[in-house]
Amino acid sequence: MRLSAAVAAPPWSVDARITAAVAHWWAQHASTVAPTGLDGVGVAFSGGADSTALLLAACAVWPQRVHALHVHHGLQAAADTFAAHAARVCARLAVPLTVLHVQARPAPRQSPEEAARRARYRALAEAARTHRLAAVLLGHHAQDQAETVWLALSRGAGLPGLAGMPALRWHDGVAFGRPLLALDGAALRQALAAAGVPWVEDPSNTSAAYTRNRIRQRLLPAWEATFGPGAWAAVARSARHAAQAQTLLDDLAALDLQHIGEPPSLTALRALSSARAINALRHWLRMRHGASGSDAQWQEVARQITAARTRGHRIELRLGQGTLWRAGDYLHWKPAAVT
Ligand SMILES: Nc1ncnc2c1ncn2[C@@H]1O[C@H](COP(=O)(O)OP(=O)(O)OP(=O)(O)O)[C@@H](O)[C@H]1O
Repeated sequence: MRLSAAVAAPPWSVDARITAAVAHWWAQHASTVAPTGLDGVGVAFSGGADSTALLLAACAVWPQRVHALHVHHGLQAAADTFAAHAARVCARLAVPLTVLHVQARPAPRQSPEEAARRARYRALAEAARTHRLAAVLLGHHAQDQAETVWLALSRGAGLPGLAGMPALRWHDGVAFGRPLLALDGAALRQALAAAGVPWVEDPSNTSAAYTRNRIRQRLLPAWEATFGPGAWAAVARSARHAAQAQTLLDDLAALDLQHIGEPPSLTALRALSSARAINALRHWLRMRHGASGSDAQWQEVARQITAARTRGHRIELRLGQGTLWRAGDYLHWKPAAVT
């Protein structure tokens, strides 16, 4: 007797470590992501090795509930080939696939890759809402995390940057998860190759025009040559420590804001150390307005808070994508007018 496609055994076996990582992520985040239970879960499936491993593991953890989402960027000539590959894999797995067509136009001072990334998240979030998916999972692994930390170091980033990519983040009201962050990317590929699972290689992943690729091609091997094989794992661990410290700073900011009030009071801010006041204001700006400022701008804000002891001291500063200004004892922020 032939089995129908819907109940046939999966065509490829999945490495138990990958399935365990997905199940572990779910155990940690289920109560936040889907407190009333799960109808479906999305996998952002590029057709590359990492998201292929993720897709197989997700199908093992949530049989019949996985929905693959493929973003067709239209940027590369190969985009049609990637989408066709994604469709073939999903057909063999009997997983529904939605292909999202995205044409990202960079804003002024925005790189094409950043524009594509933002457009990708927007499209994935919209698809998750349409298909009632509790979360969208992404295939980033530990080397990707190490690259992110090195990129942050190259910009002189603070703790939020050094914390790398979070295992869970919300975009446009949709949960995005990264269950593979602690796994070795090379081991993911080996597991796929051993199981005979096909994937596509994105040629832009090897172009030296992108900083991230140069990190992967030059810094990562140099790091291993200096500190030993697998030493990048320590960088990913540091990111976890930084993320924990950042959580504490966010908790402190939330507590401080209860005293400082909203809009924030200058008198209450001055009662705190300068670092603690700026920590609270950063948190307020991010949570209330979705904005962030540069290091130099925050230093200026700190100076102005100290200087604003008299009622007549005017504050009107550029901060992030808007203006921070004073009215009486309070600080307000408004976004710059779009021209
Ligand atoms: N075109 C796409 N469609 C859907 N998801 C994508 C796409 N590109 C990237 N992603 C998601 O973002 C994650 C990280 O992106 P990145 O650019 O590092 O991946 P990639 O090298 O193209 O593919 P992979 O990570 O699967 O090997 C992917 O693992 C995947 O989950």
